[in-house]
Amino acid sequence: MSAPLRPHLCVIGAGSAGLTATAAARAVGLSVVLVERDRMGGECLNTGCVPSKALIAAARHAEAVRRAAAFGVDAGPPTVDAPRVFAHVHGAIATIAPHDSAERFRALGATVLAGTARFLDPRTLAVGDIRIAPRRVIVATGSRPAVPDLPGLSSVPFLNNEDVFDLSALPASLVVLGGGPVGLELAQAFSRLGVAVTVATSGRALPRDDREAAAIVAARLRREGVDLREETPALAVRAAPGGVEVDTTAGPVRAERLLVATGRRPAVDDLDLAAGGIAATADGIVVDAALRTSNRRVFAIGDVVAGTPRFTHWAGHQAGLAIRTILTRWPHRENRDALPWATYTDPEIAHVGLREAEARARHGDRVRVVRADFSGNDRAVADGDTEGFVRLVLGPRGRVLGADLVGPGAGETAALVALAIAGRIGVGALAGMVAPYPTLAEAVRRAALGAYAEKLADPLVGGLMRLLVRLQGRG
Ligand SMILES: Cc1cc2nc3c(=O)[nH]c(=O)nc-3n(C[C@H](O)[C@H](O)[C@H](O)COP(=O)(O)OP(=O)(O)OC[C@H]3O[C@@H](n4cnc5c(N)ncnc54)[C@H](O)[C@@H]3O)c2cc1C
Ligand SMILES: NC(=O)c1ccc[n+]([C@@H]2O[C@H](COP(=O)([O-])OP(=O)(O)OC[C@H]3O[C@@H](n4cnc5c(N)ncnc54)[C@H](O)[C@@H]3O)[C@@H](O)[C@H]2O)c1
Repeated sequence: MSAPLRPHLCVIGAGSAGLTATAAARAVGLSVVLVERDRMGGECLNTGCVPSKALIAAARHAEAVRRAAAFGVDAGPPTVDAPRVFAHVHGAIATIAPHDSAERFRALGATVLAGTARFLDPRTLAVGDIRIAPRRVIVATGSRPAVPDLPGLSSVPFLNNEDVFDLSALPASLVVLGGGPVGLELAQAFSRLGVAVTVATSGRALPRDDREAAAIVAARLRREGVDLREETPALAVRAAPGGVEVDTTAGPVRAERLLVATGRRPAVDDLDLAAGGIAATADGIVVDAALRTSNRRVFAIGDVVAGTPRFTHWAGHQAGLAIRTILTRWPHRENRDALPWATYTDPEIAHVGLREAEARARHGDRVRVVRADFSGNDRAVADGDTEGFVRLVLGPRGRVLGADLVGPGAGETAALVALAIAGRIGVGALAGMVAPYPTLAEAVRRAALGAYAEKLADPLVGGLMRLLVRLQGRG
């Protein structure tokens, strides 16, 4: 057996977390061995963000054709050619793939190994018969779709995010288990592409999002024809003529295909965490605020971390923190106060930072909430898409602490609020911002102006304003 590789850093997993960590480590000159057992790019590129957003884009075009008559453009009902839809999806993956490829990372100076990494002991890893004895390890092995413990599920074929984008034809009907981001993004996309879709979800739709905002998304899906059944857990599954039947608390649902989107489980099975001295729960690897595991040489980042927000941008952010901690030996701690996320249904729904209740727990009655509806946004009116709102949570001295957004472009607009929170920008700067007209992002400015409307209602400020007007004189 040859001598072990002895890099500064071994990164396990070449998804969003592992690739960002590798690129950052190489940028500062650390030697890196990157190990990937499957496809470079991981979930986001191959079975997550990219294919889902490409499918959503195809579905948006189908819906635009349906809505065109409202704008005086007659196009007739859309005809969907499934192979070309999926060709678009795979074209998007192929276009981005070189950026995540082994070739690119070798060119950056990393050693890229194809294989499954596992711990032999707290300081040594094996990939096949290659031994690695790095100074530090980053575990970035991500997550896999959770399979719910449902009677009958193991005896029927079902789809999840790992194979749904490989379909070559669209089913006539689809039942989706789970009303989280995966379930609802895909339910609306398939429905718009002409599939009869039923969603059964055990709680309310989009349970991590603001209740009022999520209800707007749920109502839109229903209006478009999705049979969305909230508070409806699946109880059992069985094969039925032409497909599957799912027993739910609201009765049976039959469809040609079944898509399971009931959450995630950490991908740790092959790592032998016990040999590495790394503690984990059923939800993932346990880390401290600086993303260090119970083995101080080993960090964990991305979806594999217990209790983490499971998003590509957060995986990338954690990667940067871990590399800074490794390089400086000073803990760079995770702070979720400016964390944004968006779900790309139509309307989009997004959240940034603190919720009102969290803000009140920290700042009491110095917290204010201001809001603007897209019905008052000229661009939304021109686009014929006025449902939704921007709601800002403001703290002491008008600091922006959080936001919920639902409506056209909510995901893009959320970035503006994320910048305000991260940059500790106050509501005054947002209200004073000159935003191009007419844009959807103007809704943020309008919401911010709400803080001043409240001030004008104050008798003292109102009295001062009346005095200033009187001092203008007459004529
Ligand atoms: C349908 C869908 C849509 C999504 N859309 C969005 C979105 O729009 N925006 C967003 O922010 N997030 C989205 N997400 C979430 C996002 O995909 C994940 O948060 C992100 O990909 C996590 O990255 P990661 O690097 O932690 O894990 P992964 O991307 O899963 O990468 C882990 C890698 O590790 C490899 N690996 C595992 N074990 C080993 C081992 N022992 N040895 C070697 N390699 C190993 C795996 O093969 C994999 O390639 C979506 C998820 C899904 C399912
Ligand atoms: N736009 C985005 O950023 C985006 C998109 C997709 C996924 N993601 C990430 O991927 C992760 C996984 O998403 P997800 O939607 O699979 O999981 P999730 O945990 O967010 O939602 C799963 C849903 O399934 C329901 N459920 C669980 N068991 C059920 C059962 N037996 N019958 C019916 N319903 C059941 C739950 O009530 C829940 O609403 C999330 O953490 C999310 O952050 C992000």
